[in-house]
Amino acid sequence: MKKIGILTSGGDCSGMNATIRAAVRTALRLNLEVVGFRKGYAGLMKGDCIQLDSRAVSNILHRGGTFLQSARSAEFRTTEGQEQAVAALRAMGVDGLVILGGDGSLCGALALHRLGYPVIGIPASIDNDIPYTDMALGVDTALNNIIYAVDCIKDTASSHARAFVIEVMGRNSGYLASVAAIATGAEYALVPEREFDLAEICQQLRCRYEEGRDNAIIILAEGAGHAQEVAHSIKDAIGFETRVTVLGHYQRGGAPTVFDRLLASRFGKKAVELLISGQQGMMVGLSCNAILATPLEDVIRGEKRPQDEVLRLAEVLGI
Ligand SMILES: Nc1ncnc2c1ncn2[C@@H]1O[C@H](COP(=O)(O)OP(=O)(O)OP(=O)(O)O)[C@@H](O)[C@H]1O
Ligand SMILES: O=P(O)(O)OC[C@H]1O[C@](O)(CO)[C@@H](O)[C@@H]1O
Ligand SMILES: [Mg+2]
Repeated sequence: MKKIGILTSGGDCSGMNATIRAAVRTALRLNLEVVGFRKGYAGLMKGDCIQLDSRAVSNILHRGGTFLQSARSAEFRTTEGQEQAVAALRAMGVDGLVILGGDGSLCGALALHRLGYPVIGIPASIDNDIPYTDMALGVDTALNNIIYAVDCIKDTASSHARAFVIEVMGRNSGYLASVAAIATGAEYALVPEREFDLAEICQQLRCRYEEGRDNAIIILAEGAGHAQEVAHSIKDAIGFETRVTVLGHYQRGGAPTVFDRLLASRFGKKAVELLISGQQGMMVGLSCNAILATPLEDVIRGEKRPQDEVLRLAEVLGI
């Protein structure tokens, strides 16, 4: 293997730049040439790439987002799109590819592997919905962003005796909402993995109001409903004045935490080592603090462990 490529796909997350840097540095040490494809699979299909030398990846480790940019590409979901991508890679003499992204992007990586092209996937998505890794890249930074915002909101909520419904991202996963609720001492985490009864929640909030408590924080996972609708259905029953905050894309950006910087560095190094050792069609993952490799076939077939332990912890803590 002489020349490898790297790309970032799906929703961006903090730590992608640090991963690119680690992968490039590892590859350069092994005397490999590296190119970076712009805008995920969209750029890959067009062969839109830049040379990545040591200079190209300097001063990016601490930056959120991805300097290669990311995209979602409907065209790449088709066999024609995937074959076009492999043809572009072969024409450019790129011998293998490191792909950073979420569950969807890893399906794309598996598609390339099935076409006989060498790939290694890196789980990178704030949703933390990818099996065979305890944490995906970017999750820790997103959680830190969320808890900073929730702490701020709690200050103003307390000053006005208000209830806040705070909507967080996560697509179909309630991981961000559950962990954020535990870490901020919120009253409720409403998540898709657990049924909830709004009438019962209203009753409990009413009691809380009558006890003279000065705030209530409800963290809603986007996969469990819309904050405006939840607020609308509780506002007249709970005593507290009700407000809504949708944290949105704020959650995805910002300087990566030390956890994500280290994870990025470990993932980037391991991905390149796997690629050159001929272990293709694998995803790197974090398991009990070790970096392991799992076949993409298993990752895509697998289901993310239901977050039982986190949900039980929330329950025991009265969330
Ligand atoms: N089943 C699939 N087969 C081939 N390619 C896919 C498949 N699913 C997704 N992709 C490709 O990966 C891209 C990104 O996927 P998706 O939008 O699901 O985001 P993701 O990688 O899961 O990241 P995140 O969920 O963090 O935003 C898609 O736009 C598409 O190009
Ligand atoms: O950036 P977009 O395309 O609006 O996508 C938002 C989605 O991406 C994620 O941030 C990451 O998958 C989800 O949590 C969210 O539903
Ligand atoms: Mg996804």
